[in-house]
Amino acid sequence: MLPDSLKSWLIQWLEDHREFVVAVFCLPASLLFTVLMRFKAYVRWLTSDPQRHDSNVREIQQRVQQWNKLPPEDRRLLCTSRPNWLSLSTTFFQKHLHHQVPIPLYDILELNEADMTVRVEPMVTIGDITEYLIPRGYSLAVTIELTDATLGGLAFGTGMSTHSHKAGLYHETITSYEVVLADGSLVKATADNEYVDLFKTLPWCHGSLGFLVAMTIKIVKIKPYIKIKYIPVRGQKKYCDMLREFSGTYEKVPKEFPDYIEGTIYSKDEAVIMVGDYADYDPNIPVNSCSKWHKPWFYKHVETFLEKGESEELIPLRDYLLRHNRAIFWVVEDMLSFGNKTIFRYLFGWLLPPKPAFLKWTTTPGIRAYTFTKQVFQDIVLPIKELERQIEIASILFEKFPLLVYPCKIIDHGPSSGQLKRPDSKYLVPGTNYAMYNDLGVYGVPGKVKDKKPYNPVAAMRKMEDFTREVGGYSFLYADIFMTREEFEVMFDLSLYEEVRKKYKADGAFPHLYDKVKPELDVFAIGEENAIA
Ligand SMILES: Cc1cc2nc3c(=O)[nH]c(=O)nc-3n(C[C@H](O)[C@H](O)[C@H](O)COP(=O)(O)OP(=O)(O)OC[C@H]3O[C@@H](n4cnc5c(N)ncnc54)[C@H](O)[C@@H]3O)c2cc1C
Ligand SMILES: NC(=O)C1=CN([C@@H]2O[C@H](COP(=O)(O)OP(=O)(O)OC[C@H]3O[C@@H](n4cnc5c(N)ncnc54)[C@H](OP(=O)(O)O)[C@@H]3O)[C@@H](O)[C@H]2O)C=CC1
Ligand SMILES: CC(C)=CCC[C@@H](C)[C@H]1CC[C@H]2C3=C(CC[C@]12C)[C@@]1(C)CC[C@H](O)C[C@@H]1CC3
Repeated sequence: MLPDSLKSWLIQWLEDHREFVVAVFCLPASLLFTVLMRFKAYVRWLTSDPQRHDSNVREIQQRVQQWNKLPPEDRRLLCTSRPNWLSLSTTFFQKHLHHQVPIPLYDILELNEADMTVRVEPMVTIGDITEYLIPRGYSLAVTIELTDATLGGLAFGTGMSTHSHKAGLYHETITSYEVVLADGSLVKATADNEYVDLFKTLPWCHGSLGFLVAMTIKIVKIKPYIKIKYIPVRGQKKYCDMLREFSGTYEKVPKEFPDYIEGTIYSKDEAVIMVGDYADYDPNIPVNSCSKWHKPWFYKHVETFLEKGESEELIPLRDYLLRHNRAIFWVVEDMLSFGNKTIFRYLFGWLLPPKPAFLKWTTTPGIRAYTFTKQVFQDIVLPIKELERQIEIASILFEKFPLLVYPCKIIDHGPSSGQLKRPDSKYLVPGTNYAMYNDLGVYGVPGKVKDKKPYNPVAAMRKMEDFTREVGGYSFLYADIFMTREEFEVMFDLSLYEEVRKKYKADGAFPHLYDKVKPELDVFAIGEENAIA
């Protein structure tokens, strides 16, 4: 055992030399972990047994039934036993204070080509499903860019991609959820069966209503390439208008509108808009396998079109879908300053990305406080008609570019239809039941922190959240939130959710949504300590 003084010196040293930890530990450990996971997946495939799903689910049911038999004082609230460091959230939910149930469900259960759906277990990852579907000529309608995200985590959190202006949020593509409830019963919730209330409230529930054991998701037919057009635009109004036009903000999305849309904003006045369509090989257009280890990070490649001018490329579909994986959008830039250097890419690029899991695993309290107070990781869903205001406010508060913009359709499912509030009628696309929103992604170290100027993270984030509530938007809940419970209940509609928690006895069995997603840190205490502005 190390003496305390040596231990704290070591922790301080590791915190001060984070780049060393990332390069020397996180990268090789990520590779080793990937190899191990592949090996495990291979063994699972070799020993695959159609009965396994049912027996694993029965085991989960039994564990919940046994929990019900415990004396009330021993019944700690339920959560999955997936270690928090494996989860793609910036918060550290305190699992050790809960009763953890293993969910060893990693299989793709059935591809139904007639219904254009795939039935999967919740721990299947984006990496697994793209590897399985693409060679068969399909893809999920909404494929998130990070290979490590799980299909279950995305269903109970949320997901969005550059196809979301057509498909909506990820949960809009789920047709059924199979869930083990607080009493240990197994139910299947669909949009038109007796469990429709559950069906509406499971998205964005973060595991606060039951354990997900399988789900059915819509798939789409694909072609081998995405023909992508990079359009550099100067002038804020111009690029905002263009994003609105292409996404169908003013009229119902016609079929000929692009299948994929993305905007990367490099400064208040400069953006590159990317529009993409499924395509076959065309010898006249250059092919860019942008996800190969030695290729420049995608957002850096995109930035070059500000100088080069409008251009077209063919990107193989899987490379396109996972284009932001290697640099985790632009998150890795702040961690490995040399990560995009040509020599590093050619020699060690295959080690990227560092798995968010290992970044979390090596997070000491000092690093967590640092991440919380001197960095920003936020995705916020806001009406695209307010795009200029979004950019204005985010750039004043965070001085952090690039900003990510993904247009996304938010469907009005009527009153009390789940945690997402109905879009305001002024944002609805005429003649439809949906409004065009967009994800605004802000990632990295705010400009003021870089310039060592006063920066109050809590004040900044709370201003962003005020604006989000004012326009009827929603914060992604994988990220740290800075809201009180009352403010949270203004941003989200919990009316049906609270009824469902009572009806299915989740109250007293699973933590409440707010408790599940609020930061484990005392937001306001940490904020005050760092409040220099
Ligand atoms: C090597 C490296 C690894 C990183 N890993 C992570 C990560 O795993 N998770 C994450 O959220 N962000 C991570 N970051 C992002 C990091 O927090 C900021 O990008 C950046 O270092 C702060 O920028 P600065 O130039 O303003 O501060 P600097 O002047 O670089 O740092 C100011 C002080 O903070 C210390 N410091 C710097 N980064 C950290 C850190 N991450 N934790 C504790 N102390 C730190 C420095 O040693 C220095 O004493 C990492 C950054 C670097 C450089
Ligand atoms: N482009 C995008 O849209 C992206 C979105 N994300 C975000 O990342 C998260 C997904 O990351 P991932 O690591 O896969 O998921 P997580 O492990 O973070 O799970 C997310 C939530 O879902 C719950 N959950 C997951 N599986 C089950 C299950 N089988 N039964 C009950 N509850 C479950 C978890 O509860 P518990 O704590 O009990 O495990 C947790 O609260 C989402 O929040 C998503 O919004 C991330 C990347 C990209
Ligand atoms: C494009 C959309 C809609 C979402 C992208 C979300 C990602 C940028 C985040 C999802 C999970 C986040 C985590 C981190 C950075 C931002 C995400 C990848 C960290 C790697 C930041 C550093 C911390 O130490 C660990 C975090 C894990 C989760």
